Amino acid sequence: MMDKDSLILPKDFPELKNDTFLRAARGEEVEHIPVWCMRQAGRYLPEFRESRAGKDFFETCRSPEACCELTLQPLRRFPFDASIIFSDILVVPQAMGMDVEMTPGKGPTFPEPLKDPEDLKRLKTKVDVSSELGYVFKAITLTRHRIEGKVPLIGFTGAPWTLMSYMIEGGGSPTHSKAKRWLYRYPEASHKLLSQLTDVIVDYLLGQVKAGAQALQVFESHAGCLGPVEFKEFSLPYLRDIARRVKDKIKLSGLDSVPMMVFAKDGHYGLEDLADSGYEVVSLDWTIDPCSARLRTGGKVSLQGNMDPCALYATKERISEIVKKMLEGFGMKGYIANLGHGLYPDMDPENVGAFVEAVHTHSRQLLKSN
Ligand SMILES: Cc1c2[nH]c(c1CCC(=O)O)Cc1[nH]c(c(CCC(=O)O)c1C)Cc1[nH]c(c(CCC(=O)O)c1C)Cc1[nH]c(c(C)c1CCC(=O)O)C2
Repeated sequence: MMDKDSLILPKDFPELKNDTFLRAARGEEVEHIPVWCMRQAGRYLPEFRESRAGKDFFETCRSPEACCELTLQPLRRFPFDASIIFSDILVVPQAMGMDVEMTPGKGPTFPEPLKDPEDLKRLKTKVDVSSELGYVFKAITLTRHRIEGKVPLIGFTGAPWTLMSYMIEGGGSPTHSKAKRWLYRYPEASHKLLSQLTDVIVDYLLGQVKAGAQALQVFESHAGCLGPVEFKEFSLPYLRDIARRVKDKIKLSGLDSVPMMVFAKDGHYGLEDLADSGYEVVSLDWTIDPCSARLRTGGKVSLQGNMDPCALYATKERISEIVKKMLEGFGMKGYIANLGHGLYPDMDPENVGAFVEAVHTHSRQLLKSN
């Protein structure tokens, strides 16, 4: 019998029963197209709102029990083929010494954002991820046990540029002009900050794999405000470095390799480069056509995405049609169905169910007729 203590050790995990997502990530044969949703643990679920009610967001993130419960909630409702650990990308700036609050109705807020390169002194130079972010590792380990091998568990991080922009903007921003000011005005300090973030991220992702994460996604959510030139200088090299160093360290530690996925939202100008950056899967937002994404990535990677989340406001019949077209566009090899960004709080859980079912049903039919 499992006692409470054995649930926190990253070993003797239950055997994986559904590896469809992992096979698709590696470009292998599948019986149906796997599907999950970004923000599948989120406010569109009444049980999520109830669990989160009255609790501080980052307090919740620091509770392995709460993270585990929130991660499992969507799996009780829908036959998703993967789960993603409940946490947030902003735990990394916190680990580096910055305060971050989640203001209801406003989103993440940094009371003291970085203003100029002098402020880099405020950041910890060495971050011990097991003491600063050990709570995420515990949440992953606990969830791997409690998920009972139903589906794989994805770990994640924000990418260096996206985290840098939050640390300078102090929150969301329509233009990211304060953070971009650094790129143009202080390129050296920008690279210094991006390298510092990269070092923490590499250790953080390795720690997640050691704790039991079976795949990793790197969120470059703010790729869209960069152009191709800035992307090549301030985002891509760090994304590449992360993939290479994490893979090297996984190998050196004797761990099994895990597929790595990169999501550069609105970064379609960089698609060819992303397909060549050391990740197994490139995740796409909805502004790119599935066929052209395939052509431009030339079979080098698996693709993931990319239904407009707002299509979930359509009727179930319409959702089914949209899904069918999307599956035909991407094809049945090396493809993971997802939305092009996270679910919104006002979305109807029933339509999320319709999306998942449409992916499974249409893909089984398409695979049969192939
Ligand atoms: C940019 C970013 C953040 N966080 C994240 C990103 C990258 C993905 C993306 O581009 O959306 C990543 C993230 N955040 C969360 C997850 C959990 C796993 C999942 O996807 O189900 C993941 C993968 C939980 C969360 N993170 C957050 C919520 C909602 C707030 C809550 O539960 O109280 C959830 C479920 C809060 C958050 N955290 C952040 C924002 C912009 C917000 C939204 C603020 C708001 O809408 O009020 C920063």
